[in-house]
Amino acid sequence: MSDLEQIGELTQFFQSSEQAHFARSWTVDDVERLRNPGPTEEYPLSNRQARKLRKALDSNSRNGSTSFTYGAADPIMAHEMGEAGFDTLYVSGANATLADVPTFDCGGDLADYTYDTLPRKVKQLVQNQLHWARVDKVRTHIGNLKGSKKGIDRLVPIIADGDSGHGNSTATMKMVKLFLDAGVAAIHLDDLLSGEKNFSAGSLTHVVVPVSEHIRRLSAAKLQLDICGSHVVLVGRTDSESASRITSTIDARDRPFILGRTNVDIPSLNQFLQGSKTTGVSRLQEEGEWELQAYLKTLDEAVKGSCTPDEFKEWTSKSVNLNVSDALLLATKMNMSVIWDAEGCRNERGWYRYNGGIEAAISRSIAYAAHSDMVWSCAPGYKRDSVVRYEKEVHRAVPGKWLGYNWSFGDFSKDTDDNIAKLVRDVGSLGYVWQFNPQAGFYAQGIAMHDFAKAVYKDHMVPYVRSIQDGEKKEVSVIDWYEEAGDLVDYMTDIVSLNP
Ligand SMILES: C[C@](O)(C(=O)O)[C@H](CC(=O)O)C(=O)O
Ligand SMILES: [Mg+2]
Repeated sequence: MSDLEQIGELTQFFQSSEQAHFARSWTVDDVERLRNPGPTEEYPLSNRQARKLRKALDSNSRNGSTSFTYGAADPIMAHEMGEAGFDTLYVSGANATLADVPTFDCGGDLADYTYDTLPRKVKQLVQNQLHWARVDKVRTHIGNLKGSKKGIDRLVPIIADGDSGHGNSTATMKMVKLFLDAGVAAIHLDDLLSGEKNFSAGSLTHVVVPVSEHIRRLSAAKLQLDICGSHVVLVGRTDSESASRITSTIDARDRPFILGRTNVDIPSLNQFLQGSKTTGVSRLQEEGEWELQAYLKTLDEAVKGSCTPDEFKEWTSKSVNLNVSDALLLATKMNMSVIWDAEGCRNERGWYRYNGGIEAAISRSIAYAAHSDMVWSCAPGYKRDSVVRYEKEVHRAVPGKWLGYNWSFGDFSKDTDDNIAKLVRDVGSLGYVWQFNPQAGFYAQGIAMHDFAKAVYKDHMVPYVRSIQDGEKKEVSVIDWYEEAGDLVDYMTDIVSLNP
């Protein structure tokens, strides 16, 4: 295809209903220039999966339905989920890093692994899906496919964890290419500071980057998708609901959530912490003690408290698009004497104090909407009020935007089964098209292995024999894998052995 033909096609692609909402800072000519000479680097399998996913999410959006899934940590889990009827699979960074990283060093979910970790996992699962799709074809041909296995779509679309893009724009672009090569259908990128994901002291240590920085990440991913002519679904995730730190105050959109101290008669936080030997939760307590005396406020609250209502009105209208330092300077120029200091709230790593919560998540998700197909605020726990609010506000600003929801951190142990069963349907009916529980399968696998390991240790072959009998009754795939995969292998070796 000639360059001009490619550009013609790209223009159509950019203007299609699926793509037109993206705010691109590049043109079709830019993309054409960045493409390989000769054939475009395309990933047909990933595109096919992405289109399938788009169809499912679009149908959910129209019908008020939802796709629920959980993290598929290995090929057997993914296979069983496909047989059970799931229409999406999640591939979780947390699952992968706890059990399977290319550098062999497993650990907690710190997103400190190499950027090929999740693409490799996706590739493993997709290759397994393809394998079983071929087995089914051959078994259908030779009449061996069981009734219960007929009509199963082995290629369930995969939504994968891209964390914070693993570094700069080009690292994100390289990671996206690996995902495409693996056959992914969707990728999520979060607005945490790369390399600083931290669970050691709870959610209070979450550090976000400015809105503009995350938009840059999403744009890097989108540019790579355009270069590859990709339909992959880009999910703009925010962790601002549980963040308490931000790397920079540069973006005016972050102004409502940046806190400064209004008491400057105490040492700055950095001075206060100097020489401190506390870590983790104790460090947070120490910071909390300082905050009790610092009288933290947003700049707008501080200005409001130091001028007349008319002055505040004037300042508010003149400072609409100003970040905290420009807006503070404006207040000084307007002869207001505002005492507000964000610098003094920086901790020893230099991060500013951020007032995370559902308001921040809503505002960020709206900002990310023009740069993603779906937005998702990573919920630190289920709160129905927040779920309702988020949907209402995001959809008021961006009607019909696909919304995601995670069921990761809640405790529902005291709820009745009926109530628990209603949760996902309820959130679906509120307008969330995709929901997932990253850890459910991983935990279930661990619990099953816990029981099995103890039983086999004690009774040797008995639990094995009984569990196989039970599995056979239920036609659990893995028990027949030798035989089923054997049909594929036999078919191949038989045809090469025939006399031509
Ligand atoms: C969803 C998530 O990105 C994951 O990797 O599964 C994690 C979940 C977790 O660490 O429990 C996250 O929420 O960051
Ligand atoms: Mg993750």
